[in-house]
Amino acid sequence: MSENLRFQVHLTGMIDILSNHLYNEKDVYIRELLQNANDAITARKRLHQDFTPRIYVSLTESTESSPTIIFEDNGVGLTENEVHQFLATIANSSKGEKTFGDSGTDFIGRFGIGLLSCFIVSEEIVMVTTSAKTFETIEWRGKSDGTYLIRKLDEVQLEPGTQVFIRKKKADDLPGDCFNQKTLRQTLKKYGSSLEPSITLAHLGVEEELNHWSKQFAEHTKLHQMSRSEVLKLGLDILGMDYQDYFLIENETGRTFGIAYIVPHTIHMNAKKTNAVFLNRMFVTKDCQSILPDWALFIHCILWTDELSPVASREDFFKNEALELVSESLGNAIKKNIITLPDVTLTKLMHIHYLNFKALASQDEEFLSFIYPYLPMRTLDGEQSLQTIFKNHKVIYYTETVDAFRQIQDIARAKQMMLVNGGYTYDVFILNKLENLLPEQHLQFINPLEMTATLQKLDTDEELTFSNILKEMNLQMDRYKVNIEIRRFEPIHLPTLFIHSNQSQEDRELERIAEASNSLFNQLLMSLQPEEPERPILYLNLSNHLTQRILTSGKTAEQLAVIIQTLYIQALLLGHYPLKQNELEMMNRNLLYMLELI
Ligand SMILES: Nc1ncnc2c1ncn2[C@@H]1O[C@H](COP(=O)(O)OP(=O)(O)OP(=O)(O)O)[C@@H](O)[C@H]1O
Repeated sequence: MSENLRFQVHLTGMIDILSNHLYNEKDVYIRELLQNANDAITARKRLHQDFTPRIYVSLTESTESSPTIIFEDNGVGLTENEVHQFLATIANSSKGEKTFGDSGTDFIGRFGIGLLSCFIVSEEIVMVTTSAKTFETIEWRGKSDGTYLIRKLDEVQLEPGTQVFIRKKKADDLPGDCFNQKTLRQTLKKYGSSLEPSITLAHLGVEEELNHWSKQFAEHTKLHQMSRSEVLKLGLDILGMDYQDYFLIENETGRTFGIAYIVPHTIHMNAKKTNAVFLNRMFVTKDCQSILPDWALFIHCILWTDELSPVASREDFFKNEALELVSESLGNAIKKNIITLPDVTLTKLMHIHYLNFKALASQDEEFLSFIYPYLPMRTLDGEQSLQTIFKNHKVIYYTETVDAFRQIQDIARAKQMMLVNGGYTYDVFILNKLENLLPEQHLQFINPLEMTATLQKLDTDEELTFSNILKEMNLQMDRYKVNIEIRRFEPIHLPTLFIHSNQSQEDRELERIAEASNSLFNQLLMSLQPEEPERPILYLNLSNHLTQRILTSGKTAEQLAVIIQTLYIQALLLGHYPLKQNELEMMNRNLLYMLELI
């Protein structure tokens, strides 16, 4: 025979889950109490009752008993039935829908578990509540062991509303202890700064209204009327940073809006985001990671929304489609605002956040086509904005890597070319995109090998004259896997030009790593190398005085080897290439040789 039995809830276990596993913030019970008070006021407003909403929090301390926090609101209150139904039944809420978003509800509570968080700091929750519907007053005492007492207070006639008493647990180190004026004040300000009802804190006979000024920002129209200094002050209060510039943003629905502050210092690309978000005017988090696109690291924002779904702890938001849409739409709003910033602000911004802007520009053509004039690039003449570069040069060449730039910078300068170093983060992507986007600007990618095509070849007589010596030098350098060639080029003070492709640079690196590895790994690495790897070329400049002397002074083969090897080592060092083992040995050998001559 089967019997229908009821689940039992083990309240102590529930409290453990709440305090140790659900909430990260240990002061969450203050948020839950604020939220309940606020929701009760919202519910009373729905009854169309005429009253001035207020939340009154007092902290009492005495030598005889533990400190107590009393949360008082003039909201809808609860009838006796509702007390049984909603207070004494876990996970039952009077606030309807369990999901945020389309329902457009203005309640903050949802799950019917928030009040339990008070048990993290208090053995007992006492609630005295007067219903706005029946005007009956009920006292409810819930204990952390899962029992509760309820009694009707017939003798008192109170205004509608609720008082919740929590008394500090006896514990040496209570997590999230707000039973002192300073922390309680801070916590109330943190969670309640945007809530509509006035929040007053009373302690030792002194009353202070905490949200009078800050709550104005949460109203769309008022936010637009706030002065610059006030908006900057809010940034300092909530995000803790002294910002200089900001703009107001909102998404397409207008249900998420707020302030986008421009971070006044450089931001690391992996930095954690700082975005404070309020849901239905209640503070949710200061570090919302997904509400703005990744590129928007240079923005810290304060946002108010009523269209996102919080996770159960209400310390973050569900990463769902709604959040993605909001993030994308806010991203567009940020871009639009940047575009309309005054030139001075934009230049200042670029100075600090050029990397973030480049990140965005490399992904987003629309943004790029607006922002490119302000982007700084490294050129032969130092750092310049693309605007200046385009203004002063008809044709602009750019390299793919820093290494390629280094290889050809001297000859490019001699030819008075405008050469941009595309080797820094995002630059080559941006320049590539601009090449297509702005055909009239004649942006051209150039690699070092192409550049060598412009070096002047020797005439037939010269070729004949130097063919033997060239052969000898190539023979000497064969084991270092580099070819020697003779050309004429500007600048004439340059004796050599060392050019190699990306492939030959990679092969070189592979060999160096193999040298430093154990023999098994070494073999493996070397097997990755092509059989006949592409060779770099060391060009000797026949227009250079030193090179001319070397080539015409009738040196012996041995002397010639020392000279050409030394020039090669010099080229490697000038190009910042680490030396391979055999090159290092060769350099030392040649130094000794020279020492002995002195
Ligand atoms: N100050 C109050 N005034 C009136 N009713 C209250 C008050 N505080 C709590 N309640 C009632 O107690 C119920 C349970 O509150 P609790 O905070 O546990 O959950 P909730 O606010 O409904 O949802 P959530 O868990 O999402 O916060 C509420 O649904 C509400 O009916």
